[in-house]
Amino acid sequence: MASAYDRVDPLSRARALINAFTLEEKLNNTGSTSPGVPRLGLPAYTWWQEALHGVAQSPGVNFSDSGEFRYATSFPQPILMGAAFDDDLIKDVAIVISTEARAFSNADRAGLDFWTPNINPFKDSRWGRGQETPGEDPVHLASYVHALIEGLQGSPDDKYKRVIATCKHFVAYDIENWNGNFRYQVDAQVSQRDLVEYYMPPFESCARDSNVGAFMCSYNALNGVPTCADPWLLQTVLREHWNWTAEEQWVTSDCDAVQNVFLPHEYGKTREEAAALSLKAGTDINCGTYYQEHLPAAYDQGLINTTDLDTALIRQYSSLVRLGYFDGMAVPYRNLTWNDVSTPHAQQLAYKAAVEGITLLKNDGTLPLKIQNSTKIALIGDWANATDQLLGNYDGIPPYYHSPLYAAQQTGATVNFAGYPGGQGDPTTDNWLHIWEAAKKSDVIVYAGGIDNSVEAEGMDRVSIAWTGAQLDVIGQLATYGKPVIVLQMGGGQIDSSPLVNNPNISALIWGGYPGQDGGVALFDIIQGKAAPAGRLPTTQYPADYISQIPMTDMTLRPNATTGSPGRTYMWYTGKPIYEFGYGLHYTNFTASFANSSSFSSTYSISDLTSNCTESYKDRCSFKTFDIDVKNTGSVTSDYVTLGFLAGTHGPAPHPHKRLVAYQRLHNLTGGVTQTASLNLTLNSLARIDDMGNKVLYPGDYALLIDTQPLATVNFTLTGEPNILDEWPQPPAARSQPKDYFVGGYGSTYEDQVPVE
Ligand SMILES: O=[N+]([O-])c1ccc(O[C@@H]2O[C@@H](CO)[C@H](O)[C@H]2O)cc1
Repeated sequence: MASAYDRVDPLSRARALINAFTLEEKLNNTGSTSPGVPRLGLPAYTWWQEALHGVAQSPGVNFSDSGEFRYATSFPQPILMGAAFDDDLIKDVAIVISTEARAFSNADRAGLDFWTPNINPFKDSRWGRGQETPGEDPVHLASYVHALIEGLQGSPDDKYKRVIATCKHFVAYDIENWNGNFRYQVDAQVSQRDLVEYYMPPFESCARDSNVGAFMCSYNALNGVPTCADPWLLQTVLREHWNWTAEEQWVTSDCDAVQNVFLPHEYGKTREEAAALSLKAGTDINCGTYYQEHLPAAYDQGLINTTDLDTALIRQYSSLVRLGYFDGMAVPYRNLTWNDVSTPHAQQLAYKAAVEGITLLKNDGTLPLKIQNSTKIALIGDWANATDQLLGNYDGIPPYYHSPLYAAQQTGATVNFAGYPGGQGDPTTDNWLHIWEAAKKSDVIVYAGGIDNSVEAEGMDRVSIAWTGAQLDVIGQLATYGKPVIVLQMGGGQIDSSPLVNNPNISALIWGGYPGQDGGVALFDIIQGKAAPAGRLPTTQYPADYISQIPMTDMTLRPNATTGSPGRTYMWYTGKPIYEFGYGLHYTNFTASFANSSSFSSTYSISDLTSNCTESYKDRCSFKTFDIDVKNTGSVTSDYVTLGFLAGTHGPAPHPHKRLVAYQRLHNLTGGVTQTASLNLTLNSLARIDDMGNKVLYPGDYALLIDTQPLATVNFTLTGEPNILDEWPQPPAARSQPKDYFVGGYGSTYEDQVPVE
């Protein structure tokens, strides 16, 4: 444990630095590109680095064209790593990312803060950026992000942070462009209950429980107030309620989100006022140049003062002190070099992360497939020779792209390749003949398709969650040849695979997400049984017509007879999913039973549970650790993800079908062997959220279910009076500003919205 003396003193060092700035120098250093203060020897610093699944191309990261630092390890997209349900893996991945980031920084090729992770829950399959997130479940995201931040930043007690992570986009951001609703203009209408229950937990985990270094406010408004200009959100909730008060913790805006406070949100009568409102609300850095351009006039008009500037600047520069930016070789990470990038360990981990996430959805027994030198494989589809597609967005430059074609060729089999350039997965007219030809001369057919960044992307939500007709047509015909057909459903958002599920001539279906630099090898190792699949779907796979039943702008989760909403996520959806959240097949079978059931009680008293709790945040107190014996009853060695769901009638109706409360991935269970998973349930696991957003323990019936089709269940009851574990700070009653100083209303471009002079 570091003593107070050992720790750098970020506050006094940053304060001394900022005290030496002139007013102009302070105003100059408020954007994502800080010019520094040459007069003082303070160099320029770029705050904007990305590292979603590896050090990524972004304004502050500079890959070399040749020689050293021309690539970095590229892990799978978070949506696939989420499917691994393995927090230890996530921490290991994050350690590699922060190590490589430090090596880049030492070579003057990157800064030390990274604008990752994206942890807005992926609640609507159409969302173009859902691929950047670990999935739809808030408890899963909260747990995943805790592990990730530890790996990126190191322990909060460390003298120097490895790098700074940035939890984004705070909050309720999950639309790109749906029916003319642009991400820059959306005003998300969210009840306090839904906010605390669904949209906030990952951010609470970042701020309150993981000590993350930075936050990013989002483009959207929340209940009338743009998030970057919302003091309730950035001060009352983030800094006060979650005690995110270390001097070195700062908030950046999303890029040009402060400009969006003015237009299209129309919050603030002038550009200067919008900038001033944002700074005073607690947005310390503006991504872009809007602060640098408009804060000087805001200062002249008395809308901000030097204390406002100092607060933001001290936060920024304290964070650089905590990173050891000013401490030369005293910082241990300074020794990291190009030799620490893309090491054998990092490459192996990228492969492992892909294997762990890949999810088997259908298998008639064809898999695992015995591939021999004499085997002839037809490899078809626009993902068959995927390179860039493997990475998804926010990518860097990987050391290699191991496509499915590359991997198939490594097996020694004859590969009859009929791929074609990526797109929407539609085979073009020119491809038909060689598709049929490749298939006819092969023993087994592998089709690699689905979706990619041409239809799901930043700025682009999907307009369909069905497979394209052309792909279904190809696969349908391939299935008539009497040969095994294995379909790889690629991409981040789920697509309705029911035509493939229902076709008995389709042997197997595998979801592969965006599997990263070694994705093809991971897929083929699973196909041939060199690795066993144990990923679980991190999102619900809905039927294709789901999107006609609910607009993307509907932020509610519960089904609603008035609006016609069928409900969102596995917790509330009233229809029948094609594949449910948590679904995933194996090459073996498992049983599960509670190992410590003799320690269970059928009844627990709420007053006992709460009075024994000494944590400052009562929801953190442990309820009980449930040990689950998991036995591999088959013969194939396999991982197993132990998912614990809570169901039952406790708290306000309606009740969710069930909700994930804990999970643990067990590794390498050989046939006949039992391992024990430990699921630690806290009081937070038991709590429900009331209409005001309070976390409450309610009397009632509870059932802990192990796995989606439960392999084991335990029931218990809570008795006594409801108890508020965490009282939610209410937003001020009047949150909307008058908007009568604009004409033009919400247009599709900013230019047609004109302030009234
Ligand atoms: O102007 N640009 O080049 C530009 C690029 C990306 C961009 O998106 C935003 O920037 C990312 C910053 O981390 C946020 O996650 C995303 O919402 C916003 C603007």
